[in-house]
Amino acid sequence: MNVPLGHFGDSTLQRLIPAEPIVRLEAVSKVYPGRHGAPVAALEGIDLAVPKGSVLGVIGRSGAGKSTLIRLVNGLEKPTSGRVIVDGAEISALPESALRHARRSIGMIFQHFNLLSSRTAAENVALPLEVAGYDRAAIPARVDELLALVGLSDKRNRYPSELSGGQKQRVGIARALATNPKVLLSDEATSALDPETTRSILDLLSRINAELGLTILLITHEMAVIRSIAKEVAVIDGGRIVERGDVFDVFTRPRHAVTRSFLADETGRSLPPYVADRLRPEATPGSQAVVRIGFRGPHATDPVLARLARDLNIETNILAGSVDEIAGRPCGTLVVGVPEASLEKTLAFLTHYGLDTEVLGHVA
Ligand SMILES: Nc1ncnc2c1ncn2[C@@H]1O[C@H](COP(=O)(O)OP(=O)(O)OP(=O)(O)O)[C@@H](O)[C@H]1O
Repeated sequence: MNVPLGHFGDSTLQRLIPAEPIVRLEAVSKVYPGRHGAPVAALEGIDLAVPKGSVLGVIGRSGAGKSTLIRLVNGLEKPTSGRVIVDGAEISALPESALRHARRSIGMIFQHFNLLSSRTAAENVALPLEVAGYDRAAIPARVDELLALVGLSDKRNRYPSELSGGQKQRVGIARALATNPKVLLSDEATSALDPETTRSILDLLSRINAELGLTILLITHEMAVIRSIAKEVAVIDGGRIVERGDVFDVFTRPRHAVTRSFLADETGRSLPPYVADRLRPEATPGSQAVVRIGFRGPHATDPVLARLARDLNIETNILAGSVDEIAGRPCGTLVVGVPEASLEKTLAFLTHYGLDTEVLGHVA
């Protein structure tokens, strides 16, 4: 049934219609011929949809297949099987000439910036416009606009060697945006930067996403990057997507071991050595159960342990913990020691309050 658009307010429409994916990978596999032996299956059966206007982070260890994934999206590699579609064009099936045209809707930024050292900041930004055959007379104004957007108007005549890492990446971002792409691909764009510069680049990318509605697909090996910018995350391991979801959900309820290991230092999930070294799988006389409590959502800041003591007279030892905010929502982790005899009651009580619990083991 065709419903006239005027029937709904804009916000109702936005809620009813999920954002259409601007990047789609359908059953994509990539096998590289092995140079000295067996072929390497870099990606296997990847299905991934990146909704228009979203920021999707793909995280994986070295060799997981992240770069291959991004090279498939910009058509630098062809899949062995499956389809890659960007902004309606089947990138994986286009001949080189059509691909060059399609790439104008895909911007890319790199870990090592990939600027031309013989060109100034402004000339680097102008390059894709020259290649795309832009009206030469219109290029300087467009370059000025882009340099202003990334906060580098005063550096337009500097060469890359005269710029800091963060400034070089800003030039890289301005260059990537020159042809008004629909999608920005970021390949470890902050991995070579210090934490403060990383934050400023991620802030800039967030602003570009919000103000220009640009879809961002970024690959990284750092959860800190995902949590500061992405709304959704896909975890890739051994060429497969092993977990995918909303950043808050994946951070607070990771399901896959690889995701947990990425999060270990990020959300207070790792145990301090004085607990980890004493942890045993079985209870022993006089031991305490070690329980991880995950606080999220409406009960994240409730004084639950105080209530446990008051209502059930069960006292717990706090062994480790942290309170945090992920994707603007409060969450926390506490690791507590619970008397073995009170374990069942404690778990039932915490579950009643909507908290996640996990018995990690026992310490004497
Ligand atoms: N051109 C190639 N020829 C053969 N094998 C390749 C090629 N490119 C990548 N590979 C292999 O494919 C697998 C995935 O590599 P890829 O570079 O996509 O991983 P990655 O997650 O980006 O790793 P890193 O973070 O170290 O860059 C690896 O086993 C790698 O050795």
